[in-house]
Amino acid sequence: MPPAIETEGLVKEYGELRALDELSLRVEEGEFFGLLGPNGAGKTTFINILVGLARKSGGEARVFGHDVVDDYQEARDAIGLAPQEFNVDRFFPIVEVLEHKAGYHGIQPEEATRRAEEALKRVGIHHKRDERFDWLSGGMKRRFLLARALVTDPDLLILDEPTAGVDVQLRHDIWEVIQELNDEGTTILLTTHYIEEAERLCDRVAILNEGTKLDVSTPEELMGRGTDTIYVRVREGGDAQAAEPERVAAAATGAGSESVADAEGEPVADADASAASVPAGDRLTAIDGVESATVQDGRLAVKARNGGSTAPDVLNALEAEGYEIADLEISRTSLEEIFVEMTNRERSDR
Ligand SMILES: Nc1ncnc2c1ncn2[C@@H]1O[C@H](COP(=O)(O)OP(=O)(O)OP(=O)(O)O)[C@@H](O)[C@H]1O
Repeated sequence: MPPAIETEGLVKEYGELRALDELSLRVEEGEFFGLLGPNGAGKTTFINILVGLARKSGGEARVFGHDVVDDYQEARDAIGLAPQEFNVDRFFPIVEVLEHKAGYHGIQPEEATRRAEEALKRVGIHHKRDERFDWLSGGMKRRFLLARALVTDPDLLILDEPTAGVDVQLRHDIWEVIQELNDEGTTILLTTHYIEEAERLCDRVAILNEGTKLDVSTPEELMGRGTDTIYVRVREGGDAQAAEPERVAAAATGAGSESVADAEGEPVADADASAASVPAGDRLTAIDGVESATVQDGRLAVKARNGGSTAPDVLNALEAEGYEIADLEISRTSLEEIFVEMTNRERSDR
């Protein structure tokens, strides 16, 4: 079986602008693949070429072995697309919009009706089958776009930011539906700006920037590149009250809050105050993966790669020095931060 998507040296130019610059990418059948990158990286352009909405300027693109230009219909019939924009026929009840879509892809009327009903059920808006698209709420519109992508029972489902601007409940519902489809064997290409989405769903992700591929990795590898911050509020052992900022500082240094304020945000190793100004500072910075430990707004802030797996070591180090943990919060690195780090590195490598 050929790969679900295979591009070689794919180029798209809009006048002077190179939206895709020799992009080579391979997505295997059955994969859940993420396409990540900052605004304008070329993600939508890439999708548009696969589905025939944009014409490539150079290179090759195939879907399950079908050339997207020479074998357009075969390639297109294999794909279900839920686009970012709402480009839906507004004059018919949504069930009919789905029937038309199936018919356009060569599915017979009876089967088209069955699939339309099933797709609406799958995304949870079957009760709205006789309403028009414009009458649906924003969340239902997103659900409908997914139903429309599913009505042809595609082998490759392409989702362009399917959860942009939707509430938490709907995001989880959409995740559940697409995860199920992938479990049933549908290959999925997803673009997203949400790191939890990539992390939760994708087997592999490609990072695009300015039309070129910076990297392909697992979401875990990707997350390992950014720096998380573990915030801990501690109290001294046996003390029932949560420590005030001053008390956290005073407990460790014998100094007032000002010296801590001076060191705020500075890595321990560089700060005048030294590791001693931070609760269990020396122990914390000795932990594998910890980059710095400071006091910020009365909380201990530990910067670490893979905050989730480092946090237990941080808590152990604090407890070993007699601190009790009042609360813990892990602020994950964002995709934006990872993009910035990767693109900066790319520039300095040039
Ligand atoms: N029809 C067009 N005409 C001219 N330029 C275009 C056209 N479509 C896209 N571009 C440009 O191509 C580049 C890539 O755009 P594209 O929409 O593919 O990015 P994207 O990664 O999908 O971004 P976003 O995350 O914002 O959706 C951008 O610089 C964009 O302005």
